[in-house]
Amino acid sequence: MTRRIYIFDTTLRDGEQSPGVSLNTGEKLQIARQLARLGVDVIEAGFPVASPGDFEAVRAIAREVRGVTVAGLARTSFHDIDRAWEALREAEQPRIHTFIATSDIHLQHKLRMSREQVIEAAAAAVRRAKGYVSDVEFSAEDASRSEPDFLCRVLETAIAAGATVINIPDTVGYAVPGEFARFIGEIRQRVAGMEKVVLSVHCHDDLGLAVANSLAAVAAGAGQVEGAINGIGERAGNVSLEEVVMALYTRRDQFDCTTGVHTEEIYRTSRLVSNLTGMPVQPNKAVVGKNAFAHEAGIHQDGVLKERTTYEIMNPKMVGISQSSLVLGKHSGRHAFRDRLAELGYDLSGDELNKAFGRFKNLADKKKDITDADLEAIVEDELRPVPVTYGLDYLHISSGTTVVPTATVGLKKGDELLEEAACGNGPVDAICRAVDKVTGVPCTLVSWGINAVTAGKDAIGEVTLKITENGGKPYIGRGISTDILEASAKAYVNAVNKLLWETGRVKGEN
Ligand SMILES: CC(=O)SCCNC(=O)CCNC(=O)[C@H](O)C(C)(C)COP(=O)(O)OP(=O)(O)OC[C@H]1O[C@@H](n2cnc3c(N)ncnc32)[C@H](O)[C@@H]1OP(=O)(O)O
Ligand SMILES: CC(C)C(=O)C(=O)O
Repeated sequence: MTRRIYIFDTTLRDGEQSPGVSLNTGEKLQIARQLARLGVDVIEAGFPVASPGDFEAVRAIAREVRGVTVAGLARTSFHDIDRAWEALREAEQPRIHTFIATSDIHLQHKLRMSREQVIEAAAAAVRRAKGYVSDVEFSAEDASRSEPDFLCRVLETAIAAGATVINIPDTVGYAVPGEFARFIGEIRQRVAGMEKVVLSVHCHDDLGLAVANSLAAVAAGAGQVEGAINGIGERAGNVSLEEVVMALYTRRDQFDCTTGVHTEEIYRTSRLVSNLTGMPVQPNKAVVGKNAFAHEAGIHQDGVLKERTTYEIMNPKMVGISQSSLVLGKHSGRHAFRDRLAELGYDLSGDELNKAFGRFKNLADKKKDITDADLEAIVEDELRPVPVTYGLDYLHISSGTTVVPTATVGLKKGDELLEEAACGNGPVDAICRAVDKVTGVPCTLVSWGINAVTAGKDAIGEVTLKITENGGKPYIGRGISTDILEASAKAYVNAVNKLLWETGRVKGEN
């Protein structure tokens, strides 16, 4: 029978423990509302005893966010548990989550407690929490490095004291999947009362195995997975919840499990968490990375154009990304190139396509981002060559914070040098006006953009701009220089030459 796996989100507690991350109450509330929309089962809103700010955030989330369990973390000390309850008391479904470490390393060096003391502390903590709320989770911190007999005794004690959820953390990301699955299986078999409670896992990613370990645990019978959006958290982070959810869905043939997550909300949640925590998502991150549904290689692009599932195991729409993207670069092929040109309104085939494709490959060897403007320019320049009516001979600019920007341009028309000067709102505007005076064609600059073609302080800048005459057809111009004003002047003159040619104002073969 298909099992329902509970998703416990700890983005606001363990996730916030990422070095450098600190969220205020307003930001935590925004994330909590989105997590509720995402459909997680539990939101661990914070560690109320940690600070007044954390307490307030847990209280605000407990008060406002409905339809989801809100949990607060507490050590086994009664003060922690009492504070957690104070923060959670207005929650619709409150859960107190109490924990204590069970590995010998932690007992000896950190807690400085004997095993018997840990058992007593666990039992007392669960009973204290139970006095406030029916839903109590107990975690055996560093469980995966704990001696199994002792761990089983602690867990049995917590269940006997009233815990409803038993969590097995791989606190330091030490476990490996096969071993972790056997460990979970053993706990299920050996711990009295385990069948009455939810068995949970909480995996960290120190060896990059958090997803594999969480899935192995689910296969071995775990019923709750704890993790964070984008996999944020202590050190290398928690398991990435979106990866677990999509793996369970995509490979349901293997797991036969469902979750309550509305997967179309995944991407939005990931963006929100990244923006508010300031932790960028790596481009090649599974499920939510910028490249997760992008294809650059020609053979892949050809496959995806013919049938998306050749290279995509998930539909991007399922995670809230509108569509996959074909990124044009040096590894792309003719199919993707032609497809993109068709989207831009150019229908090329045969010789025309081959010529334009050759130009594109040359450009892609030099430039890492090929934009639509690059493609338009390739088609326009290469396939519909335009005579150079005017060429930039020289440019002089006077600009600054205390002078009116003024440009003097010298344009060559055949052997003739034509010179004009003009003032403008800025140096680019002054250049355009001076060129207009020379050509006698007043144009409007519709858009202007610059791209660095090479890196460093002396980078070559490439200006791409669009002009129109009286709001008519737009013409694209491009110019390259280490000086962006010179690049602008070249681009503007290039666009004017196109306009003059296409409107029949210069003689020659069109
Ligand atoms: C694996 C995890 O992610 S666990 C959660 C980790 N998260 C955090 O620590 C973030 C919030 N923490 C904090 O703000 C602070 O550490 C506080 C408020 C909890 C405690 O601060 P302080 O009282 O100054 O103690 P400090 O953090 O220096 O040391 C922790 C103390 O808690 C004890 N402790 C640790 N875990 C537990 C536990 N589960 N139950 C009881 N005591 C514990 C330690 O042994 C140590 O006790 P000691 O002071 O007697 O040596
Ligand atoms: C408190 C527990 C669940 C924890 O965060 C861990 O062990 O990593």
